[in-house]
Amino acid sequence: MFRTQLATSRAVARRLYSSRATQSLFVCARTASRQPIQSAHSLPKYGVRVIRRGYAEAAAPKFDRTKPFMNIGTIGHVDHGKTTLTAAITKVMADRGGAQFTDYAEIDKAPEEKARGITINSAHVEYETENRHYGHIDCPGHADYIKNMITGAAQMDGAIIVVSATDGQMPQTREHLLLARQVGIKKLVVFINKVDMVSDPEILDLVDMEMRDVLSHYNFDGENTPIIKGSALAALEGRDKEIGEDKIVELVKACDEWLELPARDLDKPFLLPVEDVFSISGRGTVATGRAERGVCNKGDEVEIIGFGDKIKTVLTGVEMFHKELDRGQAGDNMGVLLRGVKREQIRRGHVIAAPGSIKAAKKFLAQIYVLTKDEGGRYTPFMENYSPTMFLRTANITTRFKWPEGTEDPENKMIMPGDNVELICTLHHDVAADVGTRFTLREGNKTIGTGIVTKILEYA
Ligand SMILES: Nc1nc2c(ncn2[C@@H]2O[C@H](COP(=O)(O)OP(=O)(O)OP(=O)(O)O)[C@@H](O)[C@H]2O)c(=O)[nH]1
Ligand SMILES: [Mg+2]
Repeated sequence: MFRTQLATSRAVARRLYSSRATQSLFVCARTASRQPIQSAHSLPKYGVRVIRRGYAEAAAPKFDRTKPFMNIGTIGHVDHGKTTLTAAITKVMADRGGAQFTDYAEIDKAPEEKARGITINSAHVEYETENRHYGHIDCPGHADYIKNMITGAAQMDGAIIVVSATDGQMPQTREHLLLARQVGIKKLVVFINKVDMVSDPEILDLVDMEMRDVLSHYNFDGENTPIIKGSALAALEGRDKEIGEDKIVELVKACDEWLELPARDLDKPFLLPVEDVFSISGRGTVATGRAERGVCNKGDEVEIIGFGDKIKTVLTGVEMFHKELDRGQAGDNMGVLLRGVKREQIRRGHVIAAPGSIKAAKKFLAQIYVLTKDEGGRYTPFMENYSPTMFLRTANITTRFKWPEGTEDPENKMIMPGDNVELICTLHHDVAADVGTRFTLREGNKTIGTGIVTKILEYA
């Protein structure tokens, strides 16, 4: 006879089994099955750690690093089917043993998302192909939530741009391409969705041609980028295999073959831009994000930098997709457990970095390109003292521009859309930045420019 208890550890309630034979308590972290674990030999397999005879602690299963890990995601105009496609990929890959199916309602799970039928927060899922392990971020398409899209895209090494066959490319298709370029995504795969709603093949060819044009316009390889035409909904609903499941398989294959694994900066000091923060009862505060560079080990000392803070702490745990890691590294989409840090002390826009490796800046010189109206930018020029929002890593900060010293008649000098200028940026609050750090500038719901830090003028 076995006693069963419920443990409330992390996302799934894990069952505790007590075996009379061994008088030990085991926690089954991987299987939620009712099969009791009878011998200590089966422990590692089940991801179980015995701390004391009679007691056990849920140990997250170890993260498997045998396949190269890559962050990708879905971007594109509102309602074109990014979330449906994300759910469909997990479904098709789950059927092949490479994922856990995450349904549409689990991705767009916030009440407001459900009520409005749109994505607001970006969501993370994972799946494996034969060659790779993907972390996948489903981004919102709605213009009002571009902020969340940028934070999501900033974590991607490659992306799937979804475009509806019924609409063709739309404003956020173009804006997302521009932002993807800006955050450093070099290659994309295109999924022309909703082909079930279009009976004329010429329309599909037109959308295909149009997409190749816009890709080239934003400096992607328009000619060779794989374009897959299918129906995410058909795949999700398990019907019309030739435009559903088959096309998902083709899409994932195109990702494997076309998207390149980025070189990871493993030798540099560790840096993790904080994307989100959670409080896990009984464990403490967890910050998540994609490590930009370096490696981190459990027990490492780190600093939390930005917003006037420099908090010293220790990483007491590193996890990826609820699996424990011995070491996290650049490119990993990870969660780190921070010793003695309260939920209110850390937020999106902070960075967690190796001590002394980066400082927070309040003022810097930057080279800025101001977008033209055709690129979705401003219609009119602006002067110094203009104050847009700067998106730098996961931070967004109000910024004021000034001409550098020695500029002639700075008060009357205009900055035109299409200009490439060097300006002084004074930030409303400090942010971790180095020479070479890239950023995007936005005003209201428009991206108006992109830039790169060229000289730090004032540290916090
Ligand atoms: N007919 C048809 N409808 C689809 C297909 N894919 C998605 N849809 C529908 O299109 C609507 C929008 O789909 P979503 O997946 O929420 O779109 P999204 O791009 O994630 O939208 P946002 O995240 O809000 O930008 C939903 O009603 C879907 O059921 C498809 O292949 N065929
Ligand atoms: Mg969505």
